[in-house]
Amino acid sequence: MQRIKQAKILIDGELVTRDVLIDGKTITRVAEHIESDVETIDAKGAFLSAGLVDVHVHFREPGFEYKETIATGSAAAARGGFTTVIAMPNLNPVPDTPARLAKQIALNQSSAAVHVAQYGAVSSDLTATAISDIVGMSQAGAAAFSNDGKGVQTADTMLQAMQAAAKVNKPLVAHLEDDSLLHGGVMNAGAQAEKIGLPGITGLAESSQLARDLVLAKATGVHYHVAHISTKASVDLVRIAKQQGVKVTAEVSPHHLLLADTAITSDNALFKMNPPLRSQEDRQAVLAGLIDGTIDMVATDHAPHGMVEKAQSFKLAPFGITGIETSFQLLYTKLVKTGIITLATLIERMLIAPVNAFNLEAPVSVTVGATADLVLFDLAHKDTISADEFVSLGKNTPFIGWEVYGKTLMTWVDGNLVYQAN
Ligand SMILES: NC(=O)N[C@@H](CC(=O)O)C(=O)O
Ligand SMILES: [Zn+2]
Ligand SMILES: [Zn+2]
Repeated sequence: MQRIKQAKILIDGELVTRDVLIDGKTITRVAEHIESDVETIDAKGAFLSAGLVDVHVHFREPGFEYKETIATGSAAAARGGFTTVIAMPNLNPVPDTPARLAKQIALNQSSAAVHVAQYGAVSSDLTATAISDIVGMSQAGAAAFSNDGKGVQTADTMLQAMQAAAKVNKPLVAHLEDDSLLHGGVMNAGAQAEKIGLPGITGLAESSQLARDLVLAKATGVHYHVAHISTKASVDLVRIAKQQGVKVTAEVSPHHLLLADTAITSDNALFKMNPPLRSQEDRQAVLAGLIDGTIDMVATDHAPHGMVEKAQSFKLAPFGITGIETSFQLLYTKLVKTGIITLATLIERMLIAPVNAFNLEAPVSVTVGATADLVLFDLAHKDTISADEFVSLGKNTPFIGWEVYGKTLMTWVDGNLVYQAN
């Protein structure tokens, strides 16, 4: 048994002070005062939430353990306040058969500090035109399906994948990128790319494939989920599709909410990711979409890489930045403290919406009977983001030096303390 004393928890959108009793892996009491002589943690008014949920992370094991492992990635998740994540399949080997998927799930389970659910690949090696055994992988425990890292290039592959995913009632998650429109681009096409002299990626590579997919999604009835949405045109398409009854959800990354291509002022690959940072107009549109609910949730797209790789020029470095240790602090500081959204809305977008959309077992509130997957945030504590403090092996973030509030003090998974700040 454990007691957390004097925590602030969200009830009906308001922060109220409560004591919380945990027995084993379950919350057994929530009340204004709980008398008890069990082991007690004094929260001193810090914010206690059910653990955050991230439906889009890259943990790199097996295949790229120098970038991240399941142990380091999941420890980073705990430090970021996340207790459930869904890991992408761009690994080596790619989990693209029921046997490989089952092996990956077992590896996640034996290595991770938090709950790690797993994506199965839509097609073999993320690039084949023939679809994988989606029904078999679903039976083997896949949470959802994606070829993240690569766009699905042909309508036929996407249509078959959607039909199979619809049959097993699991989300089909799309990384939108039409290869024929890329032309070797490395940052958003536009004035900033021209100024720096780097080849551009048009937003049409994303939105044109999205338009195709929304037509196919409507025809199949699949739950179609848009990964890392980045353009105004894409937000408009999702908004229209939702109005027409397409079963579509979308996620946006913290960096597409907070940064535009104008933040790239030199050839610094810490700002290189896919999709690229877009225009200020696009950034405003994804933020508006998150606020009005067109975009359902935030997902970090935590994409750790080695510093040697990311120290290369923009043209040579791999796409991707980390995010799981900084996302809550950044969004709390830049969106909640500034009054753009409420804390309750941020928790809706970083916990409740992902749990509901992906049909996860994770708890969504601090209530009696819920699993004790919990995080305690100090909303008043001011920090400066420093990569030295990351427990992730990935130090590749453009947010170094940003002043943020909302430090994670402690994280529990199934009632066990898995992270504690020093
Ligand atoms: N987002 C990225 O820029 N990179 C991701 C792949 C992906 O999410 O498309 C990675 O695996 O590094
Ligand atoms: Zn992607
Ligand atoms: Zn990704």
